[in-house]
Amino acid sequence: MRQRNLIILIGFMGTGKTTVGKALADRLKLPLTDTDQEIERKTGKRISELFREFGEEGFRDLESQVLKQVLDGTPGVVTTGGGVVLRPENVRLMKETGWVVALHASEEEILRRLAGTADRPLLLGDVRQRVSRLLNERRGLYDFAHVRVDTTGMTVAEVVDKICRLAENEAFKPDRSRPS
Ligand SMILES: Nc1ncnc2c1ncn2[C@@H]1O[C@H](COP(=O)(O)OP(=O)(O)OP(=O)(O)O)[C@@H](O)[C@H]1O
Ligand SMILES: O=C(O)C1=C[C@@H](O)[C@@H](O)[C@H](O)C1
Ligand SMILES: [Mg+2]
Repeated sequence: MRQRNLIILIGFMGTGKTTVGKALADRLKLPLTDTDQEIERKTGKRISELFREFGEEGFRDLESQVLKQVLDGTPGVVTTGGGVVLRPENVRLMKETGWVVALHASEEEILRRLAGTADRPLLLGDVRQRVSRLLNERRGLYDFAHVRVDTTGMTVAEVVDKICRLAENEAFKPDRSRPS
């Protein structure tokens, strides 16, 4: 059953899921879990090490396992890795369990935000080329979300305000996860 006070943030790398999620959880006084951080905590390894050791598919297996454990219906804010939408089983689970918010940003803004940040193994090499290719490959994969927020040109606080306003509105809508 879908929980309105379980907020799941999805989006491409650099759209601000981890940063916004933390500020949102602070504002709403809800517990926060970031799936990337949870994977690192559980394995004791950095994301880049996991990619090196087990390959992308091995990392995706861990990500799906952790997502299932985290989405147990407990209220909170859950922030995900940018590639969590690649597996249909994850998409189904997120849609059924929580209120899913997709963060977006323009390609240029993503590149600005990701400049100099470490531990994103899929962006090794020519970052501009990698981002452009991945954005193309993932086009439409974030569209299953209940709401979409374009964060381009917005501060973290403005994004949090916007999500809170959308959440208030959401509380008055019928639960779309239940058959009518
Ligand atoms: N609205 C914003 N305005 C300006 N900078 C931002 C904003 N949101 C995030 N940032 C900055 O962009 C960088 C990437 O943000 P963050 O790590 O939260 O992205 P993410 O969506 O969690 O990425 P990933 O999928 O790789 O985990 C950070 O340095 C963060 O401070
Ligand atoms: O978009 C992606 O595929 C990824 C995003 C990050 O959050 C990490 O989960 C990892 O670097 C892979
Ligand atoms: Mg993150």
